[in-house]
Amino acid sequence: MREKENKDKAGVLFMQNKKAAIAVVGAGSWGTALAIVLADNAHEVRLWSHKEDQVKEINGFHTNKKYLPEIALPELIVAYASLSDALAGVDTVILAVPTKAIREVLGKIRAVQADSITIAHVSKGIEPDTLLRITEMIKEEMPKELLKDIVVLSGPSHAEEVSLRHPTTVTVASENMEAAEKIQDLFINHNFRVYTNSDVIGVEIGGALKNIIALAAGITDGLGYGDNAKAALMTRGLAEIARLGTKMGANPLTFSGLTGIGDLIVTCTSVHSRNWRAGNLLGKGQTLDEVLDNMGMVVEGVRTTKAAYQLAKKYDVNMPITTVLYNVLFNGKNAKDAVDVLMARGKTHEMEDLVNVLDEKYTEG
Ligand SMILES: NC(=O)C1=CN([C@@H]2O[C@H](COP(=O)(O)OP(=O)(O)OC[C@H]3O[C@@H](n4cnc5c(N)ncnc54)[C@H](OP(=O)(O)O)[C@@H]3O)[C@@H](O)[C@H]2O)C=CC1
Ligand SMILES: O=C(CO)COP(=O)(O)O
Repeated sequence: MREKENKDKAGVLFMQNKKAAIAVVGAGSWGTALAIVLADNAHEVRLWSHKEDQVKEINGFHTNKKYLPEIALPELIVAYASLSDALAGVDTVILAVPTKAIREVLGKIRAVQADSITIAHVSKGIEPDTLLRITEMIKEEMPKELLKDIVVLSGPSHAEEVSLRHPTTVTVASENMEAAEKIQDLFINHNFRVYTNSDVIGVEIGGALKNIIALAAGITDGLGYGDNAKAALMTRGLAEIARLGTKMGANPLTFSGLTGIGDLIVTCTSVHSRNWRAGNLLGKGQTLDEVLDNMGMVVEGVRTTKAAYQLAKKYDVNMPITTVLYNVLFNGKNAKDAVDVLMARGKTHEMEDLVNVLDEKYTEG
């Protein structure tokens, strides 16, 4: 039993955390919602934004209207326009920008950072072409002497609900369990329950690839196909995520956890999901450019579909949903025809492909 655990009045276990200064880099929906959790835990939260107007709004009015319109931000959140000021003396950085911006932002951190830091990233994507997970991108971009540990925080957690303090559960994973526990301690509270896991690959793959399935679920909803189709997509989607993830080295059990099925459920069924909403508009007939132009927030699943399509080829894994979605997004395939393609595939056994992947994994020496 870890020493810091204590029982509060309600008898719920929670952590008597040491209060810390923490930099949250990226002031979109997720960075801001996580800043609220940290401020609720009485940490000093420095929220960095690359937009001066947003910094003025957060510090002057304690709002971030573009991303969390209805929310009053705690005064413990202070916004910074200067990254070096935000990072001065901090030990932990929460990296909360879209996958596409990770390398650029890490370059900026590298340029001003003097001491070694733990980076906890909260993004859900895979880099197309390099096919790297975010942890791997961080390792490439940050010199060893500036990096203590890398942690990933993931799970079923829409910013809109976290910022309202609705009950939410997430998982933190790291190659170093002490680092994962450190991040668990910073975030955990009565509204935000944090689990640990050592399977970084499984957590990152589940979090990234569920966005592909959410886009597809949005499309079938947009086409008016209803619940049977969505349940099929979620179940068979998880099967293809687990096949690929296991081949990449993940623990297959991770896909039955919060960062696998948990996040798949929330993203495929919630009106808050940008990926589901984007798919829904595609299903209703908008073009990808129209959808992305109107969204105003990142839709990670689009780039991740490209990356997963490439990964499926690299690892020789059958990923039919990813493949038809790739053809809809990037090859102009009609969404309804894409569903027909999925339904008209040759007959298969439900579990055989995954069983074969597991056999391969566990008989490998
Ligand atoms: N929203 C959610 O509920 C959740 C999101 N996530 C993940 O978190 C990550 C971030 O998503 P989220 O916060 O929702 O995205 P948003 O689109 O809401 O916000 C992205 C933020 O990053 C900023 N940004 C974009 N590019 C750069 C750049 N090059 N340099 C500096 N800042 C930049 C944006 O600035 P600007 O305003 O100028 O565009 C904005 O503040 C994604 O990977 C997402 O999948 C994970 C769990 C939940
Ligand atoms: O990852 C998320 C919820 O867990 C957010 O999903 P969207 O990016 O689709 O909104």
